[in-house]
Amino acid sequence: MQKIITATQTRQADQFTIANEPISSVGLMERATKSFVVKFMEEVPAKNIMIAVYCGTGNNGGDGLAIARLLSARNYTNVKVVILQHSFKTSPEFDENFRSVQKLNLPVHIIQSDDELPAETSEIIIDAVLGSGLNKPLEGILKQWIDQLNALHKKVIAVDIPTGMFADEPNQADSTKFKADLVITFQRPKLNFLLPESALVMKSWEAVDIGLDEHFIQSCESELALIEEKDIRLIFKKRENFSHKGTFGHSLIIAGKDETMGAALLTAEACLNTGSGLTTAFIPPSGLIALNTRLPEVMAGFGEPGWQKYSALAIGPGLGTDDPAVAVLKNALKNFRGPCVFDADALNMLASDKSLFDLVPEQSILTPHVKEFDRLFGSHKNWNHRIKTMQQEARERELIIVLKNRYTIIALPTGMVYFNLTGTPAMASGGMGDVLTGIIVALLAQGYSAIQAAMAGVYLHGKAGNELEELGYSVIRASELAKQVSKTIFNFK
Ligand SMILES: NC(=O)C1=CN([C@@H]2O[C@H](COP(=O)(O)OP(=O)(O)OC[C@H]3O[C@@H](n4cnc5c(N)ncnc54)[C@H](O)[C@@H]3O)[C@@H](O)[C@H]2O)[C@@H](O)CC1
Ligand SMILES: [K+]
Repeated sequence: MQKIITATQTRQADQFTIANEPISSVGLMERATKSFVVKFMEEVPAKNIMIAVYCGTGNNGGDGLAIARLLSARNYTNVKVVILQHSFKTSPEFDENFRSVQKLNLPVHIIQSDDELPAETSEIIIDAVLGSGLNKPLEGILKQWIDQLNALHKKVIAVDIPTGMFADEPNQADSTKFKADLVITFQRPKLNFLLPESALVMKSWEAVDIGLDEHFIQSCESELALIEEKDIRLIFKKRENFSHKGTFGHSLIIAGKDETMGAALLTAEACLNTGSGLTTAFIPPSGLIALNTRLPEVMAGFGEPGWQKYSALAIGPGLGTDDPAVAVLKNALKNFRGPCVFDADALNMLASDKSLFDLVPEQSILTPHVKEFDRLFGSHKNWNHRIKTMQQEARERELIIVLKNRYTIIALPTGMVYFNLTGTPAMASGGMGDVLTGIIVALLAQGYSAIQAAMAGVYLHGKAGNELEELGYSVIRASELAKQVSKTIFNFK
């Protein structure tokens, strides 16, 4: 688990590292920019390409100057520096790197507030204008320059954070930000990189280690964290010799209608492949042939389930929200005593009847996508706001809320909020949520706690997608993912 820290805490981590390592501030900048350059060289291997490094006059600008010098030392032959002198205040680290650059043969253009921006012929722009020191949206000449640079549609690689973007405070949608193809960021991704609004500013990010004190970072007060592979490895138990189907629980899936039987099949298939000992699916009678043909391992159920024989319940995929579906949900809430996952239409029914929502047992897992989330908890003006709500609701209701997205967010009853980084845009296709529900219920049935099942389930789901993408899938079908998950678990152990 890696804590996500704010811009202010990052500054404190810089200061702590400088004082305690010890290392000078400019030494830390040198280390950060060396890490940047290693990643940059992987991204842009052609040494004769024209590169313009746009620098501000604070420490982000200081980074830019050091990067220009380091690239030149690594035989990039067409590097120039453009200093946007929107203010006359310079930081000592900027000044020191400016002196070093002046000793080299690098072209340096200084643009002052009343100057026109010169024509730009470089193919690559490095954005080192402003970083985490941003304290207000861009305005005046700086905004005008960045708007002009955006209009050139060059390949832009940003240092630490795109100029004009706040790291953790909500960003105004219409404020100017320097659009980046890639952000090479220091030590940790910033909270806002993990939220969908960032797509308006940046296409991708990579975090590089700059050797900030990890003990200090992990001791920062933060309720936000990234899930790491090692956290998930700790969760998984090996299948023991002499274990049998009874050891791995019995999953109950209540899903599907005549026209959405596929949702039930996908949930059940993922459940099987995640290792549920037995799986029973309560489905509409019209789905029986499909179930028996496609998934002979799954038992079908109709009418009233004998609740006590099941170890875990998943309810909702393709279930509909009509009166019979509401009756089924009420029945489950009244009678089932084991761990539950509520998904899709189950969530929609909970959203339309809050008295039902109040019956959801503590430690249940809810797996909404953003629309279902807003139906449950009201509309939100931005994702930062949504995270606050999920944190509060998870705490008050003692639920595990899994908000599905490119980086799925998991809020726990403890108030901690985890971001999962596995997964790929190739997974953005119908039925993926049903598969996640199947994976999670199978983990619950096998005796993993709700928190473990949610975290490991989300991680595995994304990891299965990454594995398929590596095999050459440009789009991943949910049924392929449901098949892959058994291999993902194998690869994981
Ligand atoms: N030793 C260190 O402190 C290190 C700093 N690092 C770099 O330092 C950056 C932060 O540097 P700074 O704190 O100097 O800040 P920036 O370089 O991001 O910004 C410089 C100054 O611009 C001004 N400013 C803020 N918003 C503005 C706006 N909208 N319009 C005009 N001016 C504005 C502020 O006075 C701010 O301090 C990080 O993003 C990172 O790139 C890294 O080199 C790691 C080491
Ligand atoms: K920047």
